[in-house]
Amino acid sequence: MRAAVIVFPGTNREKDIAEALERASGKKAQFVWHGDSDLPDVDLIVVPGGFSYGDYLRCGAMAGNSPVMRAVKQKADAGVRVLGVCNGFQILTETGLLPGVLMRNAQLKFICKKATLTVQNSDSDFSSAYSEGQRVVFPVAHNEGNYFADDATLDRLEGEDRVVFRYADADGTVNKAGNINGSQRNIAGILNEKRNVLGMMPHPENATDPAQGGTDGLGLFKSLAEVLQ
Ligand SMILES: NC(=O)CC[C@H](N)C(=O)O
Repeated sequence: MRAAVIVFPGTNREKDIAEALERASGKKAQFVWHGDSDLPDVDLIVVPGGFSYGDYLRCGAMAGNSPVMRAVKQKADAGVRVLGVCNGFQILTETGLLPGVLMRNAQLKFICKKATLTVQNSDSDFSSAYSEGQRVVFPVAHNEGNYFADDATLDRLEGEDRVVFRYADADGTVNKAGNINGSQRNIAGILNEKRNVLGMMPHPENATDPAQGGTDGLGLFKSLAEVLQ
C-alpha cells in the first residue's frame, strides 16, 4: 500500500497516522506539504488531524481551499482512496468531497477522551476487518465534531449504507447518552457516494498499539492494507 499523508501548517497527527499505516502494512508513507499541487502516485491519501492554519475562520475552511486539496479532489474523483480523520474530516467536507458540516460540539467545549463507537458498516475498504455492530474504542480530541446535514442528506447516507461509525454508549448501544458531541443520528464517520472517501472524527491511529491503551483502530488500517496490498 503506497500512502501519502498531507501536512498543513498546524497539522499534528501526521506522524501518528504514518506509524499506524506502517504497523498495518509494513510500508512507510510519504509526507506531502500543503503547497504542493502535484501528488505522488499512491493508492491512499490521508488528510490527518490537527489545527490546520490555526483553525482560523472555522476548522478546515482554509485548508479546504489549499492547492493540495485541489489535487486530492482530482485523485479522489479518479478513485484513489482518501481518509480524513478529525481535522481531515472537516477539510473533506469543506472541499465538498463529503456532504454535511462539522459544527461546534453541542456543549461548546473541546472534548478529549476515549469514545465508544459501533461499526455500522463493515462493507467498505476502510472497515472490512471489523464485524458489523462491533464495539470499538477510539480517542477523540476536537472542538468542532458535531456532524450536521439536512434530513434528506442523512436519509440518503443511511439508505446507501454510507454511515460507517456511530457514537455509542459504553456497551455499544447507539443512543443519546452515547452521543458525545451532538452529532445528527450519532454519526461519527461517513463514506462518499463512490465509497472511496471516508471521513471520521475519532482517531483510529491513536488506538493501534497497546502502549496507547488499545488497538481497536488497527482494523481500519488493516482493512486498507488488505485491499490495497
Ligand atoms: N484533533 C483534531 O484534528 C482537531 C480538529 C479541530 N482542530 C477541532 O478542534 O475540531
